[in-house]
Amino acid sequence: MMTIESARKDTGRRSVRPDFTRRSPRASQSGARERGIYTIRLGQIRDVLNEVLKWKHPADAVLSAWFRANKSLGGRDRNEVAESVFDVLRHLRRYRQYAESGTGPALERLAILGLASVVGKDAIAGQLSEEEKTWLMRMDTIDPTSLAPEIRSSLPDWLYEHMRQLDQYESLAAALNTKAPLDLRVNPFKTDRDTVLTQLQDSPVAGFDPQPTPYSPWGIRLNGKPAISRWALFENGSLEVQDEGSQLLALLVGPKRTDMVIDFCAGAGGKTLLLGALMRSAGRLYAFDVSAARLAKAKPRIARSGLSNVTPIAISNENDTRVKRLAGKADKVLVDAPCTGVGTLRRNPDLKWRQSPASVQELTELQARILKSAARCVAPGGRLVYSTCSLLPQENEQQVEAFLAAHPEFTLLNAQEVLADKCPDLAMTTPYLKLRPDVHGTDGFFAAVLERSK
Ligand SMILES: C[S@@+](CC[C@H](N)C(=O)[O-])C[C@H]1O[C@@H](n2cnc3c(N)ncnc32)[C@H](O)[C@@H]1O
Repeated sequence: MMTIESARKDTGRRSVRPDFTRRSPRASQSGARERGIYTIRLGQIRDVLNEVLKWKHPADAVLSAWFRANKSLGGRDRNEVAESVFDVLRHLRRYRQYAESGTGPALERLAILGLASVVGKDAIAGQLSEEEKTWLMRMDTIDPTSLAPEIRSSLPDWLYEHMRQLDQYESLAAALNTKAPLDLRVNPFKTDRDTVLTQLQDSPVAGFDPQPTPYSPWGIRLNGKPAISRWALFENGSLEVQDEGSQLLALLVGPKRTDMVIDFCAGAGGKTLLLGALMRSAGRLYAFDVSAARLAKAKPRIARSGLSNVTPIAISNENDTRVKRLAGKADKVLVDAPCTGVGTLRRNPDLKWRQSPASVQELTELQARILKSAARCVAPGGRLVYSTCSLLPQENEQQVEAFLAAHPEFTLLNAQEVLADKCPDLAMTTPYLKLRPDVHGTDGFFAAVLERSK
């Protein structure tokens, strides 16, 4: 489902909105039961998939447009459509192979597999044709371990080639193909986690089993996805949606009240908000981004959070004169770089189909340029944090190693030591922070902490 987080890994490219001029049939309207609620649901899923699989727009943007065009649909309708579409995107390569073995339109078979995984095959069987039912039951008997690994994990060949080189690739790939929980972050400028947890446990949200996240001191994990945008705690800026891994990045930056800090790729402000709160709304925090539209989305969030120390600035590119004016002045700089986002496949499964070797190349070049420019802003003795939500070494370690080779004035700090006070249980085997869904329960994240010599 849509979350504020879902725009995070966007690479900066934008396209016009998808357009649904024809409204889809409603499953909740009277008479739907007789016509078969899942027959109608399959039509809705096909409608959305038909648009998503053109790969012109991110899946969450297509779903949002479809929801707008079908405003009268209830929560259950929306949830089943969205979950089914995301399930198909997660398992697309495997499902396409299954679809080949049936007759009729492949899109119909993809929709059947997606809906069956969300509501159960037995629930929809009665509303399928005999041929479809037999096919679905046959597909259900296939042992996924009998499939080639790239089909089983539903990865495009180029991405499989990268991923299979990573440690414990199988468990990583399996975790990336599951649904992510909903992580919330308490705003430490307004409240604290225990207070919010007590409030949540005494409310209807208790049904979603709110629990403290294991590593971040501000994280709360929900089992399920309630619509939180109308909650008082969200409206008054006490809570935000943010993956636990993202929360830890602010700890690596470690801003102080008196610091001048730059969030170089601030986007819609996810990390800016926590940095500003850790500075107790004091000091100066510049939020740069090349996308004015994304920075505009940060503004109401900054207002809700009660921060008055943030200055959003839309820059034309990483070498903008406003960047150059800050040369050598910042105590802390965060580069949350545009990346492939393959660490966030649990939330954005379409990314694996929308990225390509060419986009990896384009992004790594952009990351290197941004890192070089952002580094110029760091004051002697200051800190530079480079992060991505990617798992690919080209965007991560290799990027940092190339930077360090060209910038001997920076040294690499040990991320685990930087986090030791707040996250004593987080063990890393390298100087980097590397988070994975199968090991840490977070999205895939990478971060390096660099310090400029005095
Ligand atoms: C991973 S997202 C940042 C997400 C954000 N930090 C958050 O926590 O919500 C990367 C951002 O980099 C921005 N970007 C792309 N090229 C850039 C550049 N040359 N200079 C600065 N920002 C850039 C994109 O517009 C995008 O918002």
